Amino acid sequence: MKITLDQVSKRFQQHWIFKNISYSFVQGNGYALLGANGSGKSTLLRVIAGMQSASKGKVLFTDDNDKAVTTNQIFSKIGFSAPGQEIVEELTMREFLDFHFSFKRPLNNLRIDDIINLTGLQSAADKPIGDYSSGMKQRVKLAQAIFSDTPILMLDEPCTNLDQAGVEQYREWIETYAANRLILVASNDVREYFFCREKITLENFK
Ligand SMILES: Nc1ncnc2c1ncn2[C@@H]1O[C@H](COP(=O)(O)OP(=O)(O)OP(=O)(O)O)[C@@H](O)[C@H]1O
Repeated sequence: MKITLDQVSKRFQQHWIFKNISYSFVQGNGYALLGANGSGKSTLLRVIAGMQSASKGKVLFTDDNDKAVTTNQIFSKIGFSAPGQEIVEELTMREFLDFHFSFKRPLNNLRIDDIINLTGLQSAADKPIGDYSSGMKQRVKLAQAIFSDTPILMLDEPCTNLDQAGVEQYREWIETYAANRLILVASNDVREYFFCREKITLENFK
């Protein structure tokens, strides 16, 4: 998989957030989207994922044979996690993961129980997510993204609300499960993008 940005720009009302980003993201590489608060990292991630439209320019997904991936197929190619992402709080983690993995195949044929064990939240697995702490919710958000069998992984501030053990777990998950994927991380924290060889600074596109 490859993602190509051609002059991608975004504005809200009259205010341009970023302008004319042209870039190619290729599978097997990690890319950090860096910049100050409000510089547009999360917005860029959402525009690339197709959750918001670009005001100008194009985002193109192509497969390994250089064929364009259609808009309908893109959802199944992306694992996505963001602090503001909605998760259904009335569901237990087990129900939420069952639901999520009815749309996306689990990585390495992991079973729901395996994924629950990986989060370390076994004792809370049958409690409603609404009762979880913010760090526990963040582990669930990361798990549904990282353990989806998708060539692309988009992580917005992946260590938000995580304690030291959670940050260490994130590092292990990336080292074990992220090889060969195309990873975009929107971040201001090197613990989140330690593995990214490429860095894109949003301030360069104002
Ligand atoms: N839906 C929206 N309507 C209007 N303005 C918006 C909207 N979403 C974001 N913005 C504005 O766009 C700018 C970029 O926001 P964004 O959340 O992408 O920044 P960020 O770099 O991810 O910030 P942070 O580091 O604080 O997470 C901000 O000025 C924000 O107020």
